[in-house]
Amino acid sequence: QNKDLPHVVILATGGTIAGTAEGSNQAGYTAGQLGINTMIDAAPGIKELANITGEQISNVGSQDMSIDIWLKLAKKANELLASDDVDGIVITHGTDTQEETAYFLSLVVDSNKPIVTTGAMRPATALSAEGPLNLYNAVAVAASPKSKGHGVTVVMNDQIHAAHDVTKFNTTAVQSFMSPIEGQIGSVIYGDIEYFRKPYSTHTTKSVFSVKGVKSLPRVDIIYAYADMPADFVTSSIKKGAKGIVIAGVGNGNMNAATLKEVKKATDKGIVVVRSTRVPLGDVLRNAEVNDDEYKTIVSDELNPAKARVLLMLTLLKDRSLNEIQEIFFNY
Ligand SMILES: NC(=O)C[C@H](N)C(=O)O
Repeated sequence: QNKDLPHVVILATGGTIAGTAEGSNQAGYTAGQLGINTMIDAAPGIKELANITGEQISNVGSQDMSIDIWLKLAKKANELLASDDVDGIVITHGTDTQEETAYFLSLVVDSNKPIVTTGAMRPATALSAEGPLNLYNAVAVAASPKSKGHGVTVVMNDQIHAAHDVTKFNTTAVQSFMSPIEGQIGSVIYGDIEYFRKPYSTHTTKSVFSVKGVKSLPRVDIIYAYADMPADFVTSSIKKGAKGIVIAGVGNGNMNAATLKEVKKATDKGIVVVRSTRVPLGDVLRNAEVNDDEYKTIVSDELNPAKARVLLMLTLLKDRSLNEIQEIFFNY
């Protein structure tokens, strides 16, 4: 331990960054195999960036990430960052749902200290595995006073992204994470950090959300729209207990007339329905092709369906008017 260095805690959750395969040149592997200490040891020089403490929160492929683990992470992050002894946090994570976890934490962690998620597209045993450098860069970002006030960031492949903006765009490529609308907020090259801007959306210390004492979140389902979709998804979702529904709509958050009719019945009963889109880029606009005032629907603005679900689950923890909910979707 070096007294002059910042203290960074790494919370490990699994993912390909902790994944292993039998050989170094094969596509198949198992995520979430290595423990945090093995990952730290695989990144030469990392201990010169910060005093590092590692803690294993889970060891899962992020396809198995759960609300329980999110709540555990949020509690842990809030506790650690409230202490003067901790300067920043890194969360190692699978890439499949990394953007959801990062966005969730950006809404419920109340601190201006850096919270950084990272992962890898190639398992630890692969030829040219990029996990160790991603972890090195993530620790550098979490240890830097420059990162204060940037909320939760995603550090992958030399880039720093805001949790709200970033999406996984490629199933296998190392350059998979992009913020296509707002752009990356900075870069980190072998630990050398440059910020281009602050995140635009509301996060961390400005967020109204808290999961203090919360044990579960209301069920929100995502319904994927397509040509000639059956109209009964909305009804069956509500029957199974959904309190909110996100439509991954076609185009500008659209769905066929039959589905829209079911949506109207749902919103009349007080179920909150958010129109998002399956299209990767662009905002969903209020009252464009769907009359949101009449259907009592909310538009997701630029949030993709998975992140719109995260925001809606948190929004539904309290009674809020439709106008308030819409304002939240415009600002978060
Ligand atoms: N590259 C990865 O991390 C993918 C893996 N399925 C995960 O999300 O855990």
